[in-house]
Amino acid sequence: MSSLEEPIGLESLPSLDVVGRLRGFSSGACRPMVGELEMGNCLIESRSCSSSNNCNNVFCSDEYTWRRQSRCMFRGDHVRRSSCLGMSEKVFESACDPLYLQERHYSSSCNDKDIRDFANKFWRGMPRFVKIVEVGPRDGLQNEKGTVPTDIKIELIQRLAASGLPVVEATSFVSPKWVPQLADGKDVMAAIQTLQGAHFPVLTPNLKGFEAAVAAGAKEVAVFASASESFSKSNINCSIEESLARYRDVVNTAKKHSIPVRGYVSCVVGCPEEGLVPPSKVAYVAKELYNMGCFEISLGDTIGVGTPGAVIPMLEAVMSVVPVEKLAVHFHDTYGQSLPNILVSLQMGVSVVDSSVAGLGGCPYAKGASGNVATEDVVYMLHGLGIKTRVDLGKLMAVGEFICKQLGRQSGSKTAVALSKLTADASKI
Ligand SMILES: CC(C)(COP(=O)([O-])OP(=O)([O-])OC[C@H]1O[C@@H](n2cnc3c(N)ncnc32)[C@H](O)[C@@H]1OP(=O)([O-])[O-])[C@@H](O)C(=O)NCCC(=O)NCCSC(=O)C[C@@](C)(O)CC(=O)[O-]
Repeated sequence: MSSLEEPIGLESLPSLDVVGRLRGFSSGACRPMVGELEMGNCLIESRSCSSSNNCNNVFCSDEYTWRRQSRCMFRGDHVRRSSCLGMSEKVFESACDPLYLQERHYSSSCNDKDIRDFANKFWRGMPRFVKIVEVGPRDGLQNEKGTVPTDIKIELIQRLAASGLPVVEATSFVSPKWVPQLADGKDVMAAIQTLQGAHFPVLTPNLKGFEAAVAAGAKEVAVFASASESFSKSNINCSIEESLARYRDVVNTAKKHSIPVRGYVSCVVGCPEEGLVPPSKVAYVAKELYNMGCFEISLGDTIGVGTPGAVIPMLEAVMSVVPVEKLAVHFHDTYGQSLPNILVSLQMGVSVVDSSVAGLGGCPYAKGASGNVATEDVVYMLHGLGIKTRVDLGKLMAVGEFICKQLGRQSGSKTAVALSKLTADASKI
């Protein structure tokens, strides 16, 4: 890759089977009309479908209208407006409920087999539950210019867990000279020892970090390797092979303490120094981490340059050596590609997604990397797909507001911005 301004897409990567399959899936298929899908609590007012097979280019978007009615629980507001989206009136009762597909099966009154096949192909492989791994307190705060006070970090973690997130990565036990923002890991861990309802893993780059983490009360840790040699050097000051040797020591010691170890692979699509990273290199590092005993492998697009065109072959390469149920995806949103990347990952069977409240984040050693995909946006999309997460979006948004206020910055979540505006407008009514 000569320039990161060029989107990394299919052309830059070897053609793999799955690419062809997914291309075939979208090109020949007949696009479903929204009005033809069962839409949970959306009432389809009128619909018109040509039941012919040639609706590829005819989305008929202006041929249907639909109306939605639901309850607004968000911040206790009870807002009633009537509407037809795209028309004159709107009904929003629950600002936090995305429009969602309640049932996965395709129910069409227009009896079009192509349309049914399309919908079934879309859902095939999609999980019903996605585990969200919240990385804001670690990946988010490690990149802040100033150091966030310890009590704010603790409150952030408590509130994230209270929003229903099953995993909240709490901090890291790395060199404070390298990442001073998280030098208070020990105090953070001491304060969350009694918190229930979520796992609180921490990042450890070596045995020294692992021992410090365990002494501080960590019950789960994560190691982090890179698929790019240059990034490995700049992030953890060693080669990929040296890092894998260190992590073998960590994993072997962790086994003796019955501590589960998660493995990260960073730069799974592109590296700030090397450019394009081949899927085979990602697969190699993922396999090594998995074989040494990591219970889950998180694939990180550290600088957020990946498009679905690059993510699909990368995932296919990794899935050929690590079972898909052991994989997680971790996207930074530099080019706004995280949600489509997550969507294709789900379609390929991945059911663990990393994200960061309010889109906080970035890596201090990856120039140009922006924050992680915002957890609010991920939850909104997943709930819209009818995929369960256990997360209360209203509570999560309040956490995002809390941390953004502390940091004096705007939320990086489009969902949070849109929904806060909606409730602010509603309160004026
Ligand atoms: C790996 C090291 C420690 C090597 O750092 P080094 O300087 O090469 O290591 P060293 O072994 O020569 O030690 C230097 C000093 O650090 C100390 N030290 C050594 N280890 C530790 C430790 N664990 N905790 C505390 N202190 C430690 C050690 O004791 C010594 O202290 P001194 O004698 O100078 O006083 C350093 O490079 C480091 O801490 N790097 C971490 C950088 C980091 O946290 N980067 C961000 C992670 S985000 C990421 O990787 C991507 C991810 C996971 O988010 C996924 C994605 O987004 O794609």
